[in-house]
Amino acid sequence: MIPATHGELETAGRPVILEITGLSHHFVHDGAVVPVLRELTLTVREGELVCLIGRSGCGKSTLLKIVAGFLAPTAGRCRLDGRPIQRPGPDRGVVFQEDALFPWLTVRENIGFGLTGQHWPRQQRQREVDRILDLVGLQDCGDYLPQALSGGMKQRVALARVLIRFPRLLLMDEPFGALDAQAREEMQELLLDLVRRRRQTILFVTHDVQEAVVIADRVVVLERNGGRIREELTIDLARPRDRGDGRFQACCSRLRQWLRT
Ligand SMILES: Nc1ncnc2c1ncn2[C@@H]1O[C@H](COP(=O)(O)OP(=O)(O)OP(=O)(O)O)[C@@H](O)[C@H]1O
Repeated sequence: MIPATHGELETAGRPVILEITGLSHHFVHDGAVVPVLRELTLTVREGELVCLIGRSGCGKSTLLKIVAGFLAPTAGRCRLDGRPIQRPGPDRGVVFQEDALFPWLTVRENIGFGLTGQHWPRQQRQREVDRILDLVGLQDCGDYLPQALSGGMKQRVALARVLIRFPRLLLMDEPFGALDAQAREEMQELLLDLVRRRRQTILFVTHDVQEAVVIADRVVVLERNGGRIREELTIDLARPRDRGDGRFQACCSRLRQWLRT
């Protein structure tokens, strides 16, 4: 049996931290207006991991950029903890598919860079970097340069650099898209561990239906062209989730069907 689309999850009673109301956005291309998002409404609760999926070009990254504060929407409201989002801020951490590490800095220095602008005593800063290195499983690699790391390790560093600031909301745009299957699964486990330990709230864009069903509390499917939410599916399955389980596969099938139509 497939779980209900609006099932009661552990996160159901928690406060809403992200509130998107009537959000619209268009780009202007060669003088023509190209609508991307149309009156989209979405809320995310504290500690919730929400996956956004949809066909290529449906506006997933645009939505994430608006929440990050990189892009001002054409219309609508976007609030974090009740405050309007107008620009990027330390309350949001963003991780992209490309790791964007500084190649000339060590792993430790790259992570410490996440604290730029915060005036921490040196020792406390080092302790914090060590703690985060431990959290992402890179305790033995602090002195490496990025060139000595695998793709999965680089993404761990990128994640650590953002986590060190304790963002209220973590925004991830296909962060594991370039990784091989094994590294991808390891990163998914790491992310779930984070949610469990830190109650981290995450808005996560992926193309991969299975990935969404493995990690998400709720999967939001965007319309193909309409710029609105097509459907939502609450993934009410115990973790760790078994990809071979019938209910897991039923969730994947339902999402794939929504993506097709
Ligand atoms: N800066 C821009 N200027 C003009 N058009 C843009 C710009 N950024 C995105 N677009 C257009 O907006 C639409 C949505 O793009 P977006 O990157 O948000 O989609 P997406 O769902 O994330 O796609 P993908 O899954 O392929 O990454 C696309 O048609 C894209 O060409």
